[in-house]
Amino acid sequence: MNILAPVRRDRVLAELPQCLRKEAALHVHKDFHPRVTCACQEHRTGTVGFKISKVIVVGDLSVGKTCLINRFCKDIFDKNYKATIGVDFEMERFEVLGVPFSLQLWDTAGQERFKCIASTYYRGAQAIIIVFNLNDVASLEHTKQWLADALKENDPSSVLLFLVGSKKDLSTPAQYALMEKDALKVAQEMKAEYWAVSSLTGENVREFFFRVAALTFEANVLAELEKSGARRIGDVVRISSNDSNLYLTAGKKKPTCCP
Ligand SMILES: Nc1nc2c(ncn2[C@@H]2O[C@H](COP(=O)(O)OP(=O)(O)OP(=O)(O)O)[C@@H](O)[C@H]2O)c(=O)[nH]1
Ligand SMILES: [Mg+2]
Repeated sequence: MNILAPVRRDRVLAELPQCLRKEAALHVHKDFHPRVTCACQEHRTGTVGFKISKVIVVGDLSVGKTCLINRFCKDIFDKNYKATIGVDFEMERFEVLGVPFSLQLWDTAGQERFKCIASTYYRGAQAIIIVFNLNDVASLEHTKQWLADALKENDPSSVLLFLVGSKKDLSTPAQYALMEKDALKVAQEMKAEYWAVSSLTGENVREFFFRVAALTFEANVLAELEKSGARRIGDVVRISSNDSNLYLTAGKKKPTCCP
């Protein structure tokens, strides 16, 4: 018996949402990995539909982590700053290629005095979202430290990384272009996917979280297929920090399970 409420109609993903910038993307394929599409069509996604994937959101104080989550989950924006104390979380349910998929979004505190409590919740993340303020270069510089701290508690070879510039509405196009150059460099060094958003206007917020949901789902299904011995059909899937390309064999071999 499914005791969970049905997935909202606007949380249904039938296609792979695209990256923002090809220069800093986890991958640039237009569609889901063929093995993932196939497994979903044939209802061979194992436990993925019952799992809840943990996503942590980290970054300096006041960069807009809470506002980003609130814009996506509740479609609200508060212009007054209320520091997050420790951690908070929201659940978001999606349906990806017909399979239910849930994300647990952990909103952590950026303030130094709460960092210690917040970091105890870093463990077990499948995706890490590192937020910086597009109008504050110091917050971009600090993202490397946030990532290092989050990776201490997680497996760098399997976690998906996203670098998100916030408050896009506050920069002029010229300012934004300058900041984006630096941010793309940092994202490439981290092997993270780059996004720029505004929680005030909502720009790119939905697109970003859909991309997080889709890529996390895809990685989960591929891991599940590997675990269940799908290797025998002749494909090899490698997921590692040095090689975030989940499509290693996609071009070489046609999936044997689909016509
Ligand atoms: N103009 C603008 N302001 C924003 C945006 N996002 C957040 N803010 C403002 O920035 C301030 C901080 O936002 P929060 O979301 O609370 O920041 P936080 O990163 O959660 O801060 P901590 O919880 O202390 O780590 C608030 O006053 C927000 O209204 C945005 O996209 N545009
Ligand atoms: Mg907060």
